[in-house]
Amino acid sequence: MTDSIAHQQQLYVADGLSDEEIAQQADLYGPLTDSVRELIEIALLTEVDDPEVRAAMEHIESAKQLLRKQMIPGPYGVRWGASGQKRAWGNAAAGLRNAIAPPLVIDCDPDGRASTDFHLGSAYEGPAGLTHGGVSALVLDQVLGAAAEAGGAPGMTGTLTLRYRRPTPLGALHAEARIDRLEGVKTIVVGHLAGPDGVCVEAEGVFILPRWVRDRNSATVSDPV
Ligand SMILES: CCCCCCCCCCCC(=O)SCCNC(=O)CCNC(=O)[C@H](O)C(C)(C)COP(=O)(O)OP(=O)(O)OC[C@H]1O[C@@H](n2cnc3c(N)ncnc32)[C@H](O)[C@@H]1OP(=O)(O)O
Repeated sequence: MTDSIAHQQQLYVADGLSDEEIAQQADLYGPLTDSVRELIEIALLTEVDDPEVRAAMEHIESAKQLLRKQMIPGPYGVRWGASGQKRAWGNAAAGLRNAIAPPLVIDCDPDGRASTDFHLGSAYEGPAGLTHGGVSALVLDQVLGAAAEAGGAPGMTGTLTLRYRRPTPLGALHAEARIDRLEGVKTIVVGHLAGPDGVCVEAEGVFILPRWVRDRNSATVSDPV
């Protein structure tokens, strides 16, 4: 096993937290994340003058010092509580603790479908007034991956193919995906991102459960103990 696979495995953690403890953490850290996300937008658009900018920076420095007192030593990873509730709170697209995430709140259906209505503000701009193409890819990667997982055929993105059909505005957007077919260990998912005028980006993704997970799963199934 390579060091990088061993490192990945260590970041999938069953930490045994109760649903109540998870809810308490969500209530505490969720609003912090929302506040930081709002700060990103304000920092981008503010036009106040030198004294206000310097005063704001001092406040931000104080907040950083407070929050730094106790920290997770690395990436958040993916965690499961005692009831099996999954927390991918560091996820760049949907993580409850990640201020960079829009965040996406994705509705999943066990028949292999996923959809989300979300809002992209000024921080996601690419062309003037429009969504950055890489951000569209981020959203679609996550929603297509969620559809694969919801349908019981999860995986890492092997290939993601996008067709940008019309410019994607900022603001209120919708994305959806469904499993198209299974080909051995590959799950092929199709989907799109749409704005008020219709579909902006079409996507097809090939999701593959990594070999180390497949090996572990088959070892577990064949192990009589
Ligand atoms: C843990 C759950 C998470 C669940 C996560 C749920 C949330 C998902 C949303 C976020 C998704 C991401 O951002 S994921 C991050 C971005 N993606 C990555 O970093 C992936 C990096 N690449 C890899 O780790 C690897 O290359 C894999 C896992 C993609 C494939 O490696 P492997 O598992 O060793 O594959 P291997 O046995 O050689 O091949 C199996 C079959 O797949 C085909 N194949 C191999 N690579 C590719 C490829 N890139 N694109 C297409 N097809 C491919 C082979 O031809 C073969 O087909 P055949 O002969 O069987 O026909």
